[in-house]
Amino acid sequence: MTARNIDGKAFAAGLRARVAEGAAEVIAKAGRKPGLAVVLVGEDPASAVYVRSKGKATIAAGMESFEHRLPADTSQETLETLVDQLNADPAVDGILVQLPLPRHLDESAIITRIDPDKDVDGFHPVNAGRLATGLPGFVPCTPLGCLMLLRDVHGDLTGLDAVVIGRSNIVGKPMAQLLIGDSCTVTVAHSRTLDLPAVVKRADIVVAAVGRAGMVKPDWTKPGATLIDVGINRTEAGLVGDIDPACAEVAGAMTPVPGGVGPMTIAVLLRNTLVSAARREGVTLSQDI
Ligand SMILES: NC(=O)C1=CN([C@@H]2O[C@H](COP(=O)(O)OP(=O)(O)OC[C@H]3O[C@@H](n4cnc5c(N)ncnc54)[C@H](OP(=O)(O)O)[C@@H]3O)[C@@H](O)[C@H]2O)C=CC1
Ligand SMILES: Nc1nc(=O)c2c([nH]1)NC[C@@H]1CN(c3ccc(C(=O)N[C@@H](CCC(=O)O)C(=O)O)cc3)C=[N+]21
Repeated sequence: MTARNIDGKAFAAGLRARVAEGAAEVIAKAGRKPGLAVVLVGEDPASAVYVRSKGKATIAAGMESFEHRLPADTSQETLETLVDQLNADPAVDGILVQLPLPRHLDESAIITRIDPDKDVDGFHPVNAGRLATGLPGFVPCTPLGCLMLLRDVHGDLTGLDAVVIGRSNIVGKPMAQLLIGDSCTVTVAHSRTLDLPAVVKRADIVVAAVGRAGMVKPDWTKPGATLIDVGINRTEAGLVGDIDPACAEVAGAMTPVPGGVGPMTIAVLLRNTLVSAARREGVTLSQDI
């Protein structure tokens, strides 16, 4: 059996097209474009590439992109002042501070400083709490993108056995919350999990968010399972995920890397920015996205 390829890139293109339609509605009713501010501290090349592609996608969706590039030795105070300015700027609907920040900066203090209602990354503790308690708020882009792909594959996720590998605040934990919300039976595995292969083997749905190239093996995979690969690992063989491509022999459906979850992350970021702009301007969008 060869797994169906879950084409995140194509799904993301459709989502971006719907975001562009929504952005046009905001422009028509509020007289301004939705705006996304992206803050990059330092020169990490991977982050710079990501920020550039985000800026391009923002503009292509008919939204305003505000890019702030700060030197690697920027002080905590300077960065906090910039966040305060973006919080107060009526043209800014979404604020994203690219992570990781240089080591001398207090990441948690910066994230907490962002207005939760402009926190389109969904990283603020208020938004984590809203997600955990079922209140409306911003959901982190990567897990929400994964959920959209899973709903597209399965329709209803009720009762499915889901294993999330990784327990970070930005991927693993919010992914688990979303799957609970869709009535999966959820297990969260991490570096201290005993017998990970046996845990994974039970799962109808596996979301791998670890950062270890090809870690999930074919003999860990339940026949017909859906595998979602969040991992981004730069190796000599190029960009690879956390799931061994040979799992396609056993799985029912699987996301590729690249072209799977990564493009969804950016499309959902634009979606969250549009939702923020519509809320802030009191515009009701004609379609749910
Ligand atoms: N495609 C996209 O859009 C995005 C991709 N990513 C990628 O996803 C991956 C994960 O990102 P992120 O959550 O930020 O990473 P973190 O490093 O914050 O978390 C990694 C998690 O993996 C767990 N882990 C580490 N080693 C093992 C192991 N041997 N067995 C089981 N679990 C293990 C860790 O466990 P413990 O907690 O015990 O240490 C931790 O919970 C990375 O490759 C990252 O680049 C991230 C964001 C967006
Ligand atoms: N505040 C913040 N928010 C984030 O959402 C955030 C962040 N910081 N820091 C870094 C991680 C990582 N991340 C990715 C987004 C898109 C791709 C992506 O588009 N990947 C393409 C490949 C791109 C390539 O070739 O390098 C793909 O998988 O097809 C990857 C990774 C968002 N992150």
